[in-house]
Amino acid sequence: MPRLAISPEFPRELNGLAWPARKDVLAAVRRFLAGAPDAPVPERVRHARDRRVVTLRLADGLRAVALRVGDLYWFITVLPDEQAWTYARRHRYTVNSAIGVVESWDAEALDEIEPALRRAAAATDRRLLAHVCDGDLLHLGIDLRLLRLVRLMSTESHLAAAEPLLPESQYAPLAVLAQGGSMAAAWRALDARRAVPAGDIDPDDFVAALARSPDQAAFAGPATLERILTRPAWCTFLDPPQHRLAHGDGYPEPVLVTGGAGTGKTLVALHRAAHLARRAEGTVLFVTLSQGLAADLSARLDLLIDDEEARRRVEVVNIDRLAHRIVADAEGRPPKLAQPGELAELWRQAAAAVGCGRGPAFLAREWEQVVLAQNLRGLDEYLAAPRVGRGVELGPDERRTVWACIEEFQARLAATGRRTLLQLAAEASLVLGRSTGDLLEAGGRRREPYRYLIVDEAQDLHPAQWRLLRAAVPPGPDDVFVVGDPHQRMFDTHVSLDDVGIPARRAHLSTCYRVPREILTWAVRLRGGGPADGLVAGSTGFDGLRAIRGGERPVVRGYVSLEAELAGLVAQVRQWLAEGAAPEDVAVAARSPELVRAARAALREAGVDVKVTSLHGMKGLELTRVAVIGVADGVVPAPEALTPAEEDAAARAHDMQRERGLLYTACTRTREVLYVSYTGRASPFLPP
Ligand SMILES: Nc1ncnc2c1ncn2[C@@H]1O[C@H](COP(=O)(O)OP(=O)(O)OP(=O)(O)O)[C@@H](O)[C@H]1O
Repeated sequence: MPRLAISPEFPRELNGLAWPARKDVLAAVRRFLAGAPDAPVPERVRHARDRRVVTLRLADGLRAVALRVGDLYWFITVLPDEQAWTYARRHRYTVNSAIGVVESWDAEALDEIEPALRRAAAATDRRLLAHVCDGDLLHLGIDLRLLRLVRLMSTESHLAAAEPLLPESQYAPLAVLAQGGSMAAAWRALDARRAVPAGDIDPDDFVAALARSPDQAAFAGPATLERILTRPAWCTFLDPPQHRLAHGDGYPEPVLVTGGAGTGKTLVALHRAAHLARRAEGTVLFVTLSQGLAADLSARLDLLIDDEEARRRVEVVNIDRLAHRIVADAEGRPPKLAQPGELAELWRQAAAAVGCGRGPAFLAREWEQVVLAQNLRGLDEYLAAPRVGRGVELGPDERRTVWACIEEFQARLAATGRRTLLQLAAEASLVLGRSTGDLLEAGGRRREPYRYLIVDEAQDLHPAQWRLLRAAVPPGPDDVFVVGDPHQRMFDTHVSLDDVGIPARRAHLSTCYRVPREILTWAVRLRGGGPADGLVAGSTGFDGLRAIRGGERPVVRGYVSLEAELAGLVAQVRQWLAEGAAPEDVAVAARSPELVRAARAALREAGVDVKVTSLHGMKGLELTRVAVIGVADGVVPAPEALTPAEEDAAARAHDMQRERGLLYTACTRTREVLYVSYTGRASPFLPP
């Protein structure tokens, strides 16, 4: 019986087929794997670039292209007959001699660019990689045939033009050298393309190379074939850096994965959870920001983990619910939560009672970002504490007054019998501190202690919440795995993990799989405003963020009135739906609740039913078409969300960054199209 490996392209093409054809293809692949008498038969390809390539008729007018190596067949794609034969003729497959991964080449396309390169080379003596000898390039695994072309290249643009035709393991080190990088840097770029340790490399052992390339080949048996072919590709294939992070074993310290929008951070966190759950060594606590995000993660874990017992080992919860539950369990009844409006009034009363001249917003921030953030327990601790991120100096006398005000506020709040979510987090970590990881389930039964912690959307967690999470999982290898993007911060936390007792080893993802290049570049300019702080000590830049796909540029429209802007929105959404977009693939977002309501009403009146939400509500979504309306001066940034500069200039600067992050997050939810509109003057955040 043949052995079978599947490339990610195969299920992608398969899922694009209409149902009867898809069913026939699935049945044919099953027959092939089972060695059935009526199984499809491999057919040789005349004039193939790679003599191991075969095609197999899988359904009426549809063929697989596969590579045969001994008894192993690597199913690469499935295409209509003619296209399959062409594809089979023009591709060849090699093993990278330096890191042993599989490389796919459109050999014919590469041949086609050679004459143009020769002509360009004849016109100049300049050579792109003149400073690197052949030996070094071959040592880096550069393919001999590609080397010939590289020697014809005179500018970086030649290499850039060839990029879509090159395996990433070839292009990445060449790009580093072309930009003047060192051999060591080129090696690092190459090494990042390894998903698993290489061991000894035999370039003729293609099966071993496939095993080293889990991003390109999934080995299928009778039990796994169905899942590989019918589940979404993200359930099976990760790119090498993602794979390494998700499947690493024995991390001696916590791991923090940062990365721009759409770089697969959540995906890596999901696979990490699955990996840890399959170890059967204890429960995985998977924490995210909101109930909606938790529900989405849970549904995706259901798809990812087949084994029910392993699935049960992952508990997904949003941070507030976790804190609430721990306190409720400890106290025997659910705690009551304070409402934002009543808090502002309590601050006013407390300030009046102690004669403090500061406003409610200032005091609330001081309490949350200095006192609760550092878990300060008394005046002496407060007097000695750094006030990171606070722009207004407070002398010792004023600190005493502010502290008195905070105590007064806490007393008044306690008298109402209510608490804030951050207070619950702080109390929950005290509860856990008394019994590390030993949580009670509703009903008082002992809950299994958590063994591992995974955190998504980590940029928005407060130090009090981090302390709770740290207390929930005993320190040990692989204990904490955190993913987040400081540029997408929506709330007021800018804490580094070091500061909350989670010193983490950092990894970074930089390939964006969601957002087309044109929109990503625009959104990065919009986010602008310099690097973002939080999660890591210092700040984070965009660090090589690049999109794998090109697409349409964002559409930005200005209108003279809100009525015209809403009419423009309705026309745009109607057009998308008429073009065939599914309503669930479209979302409309705005910064202010009034605009959200107005857009909802306008669309409803026009009989259009698509999601309309706040910018915050866009977190975690992924759509093909996104409209962000009301991106006008005076609306974004939202004036009421900005600390007055005269009150605290540093806090205002942070507010501005957060508002940019919010808009950036909403604009990067799209896989295809982005429409942005405003009335009057554009928001200062919009790139010119
Ligand atoms: N290696 C990959 N190959 C193909 N698609 C991928 C890969 N990695 C991620 N994706 C896809 O890219 C999209 C974004 O992934 P994901 O949501 O995990 O990114 P993220 O970094 O968490 O995004 P954000 O921070 O913007 O919320 C998803 O559709 C995911 O399936």
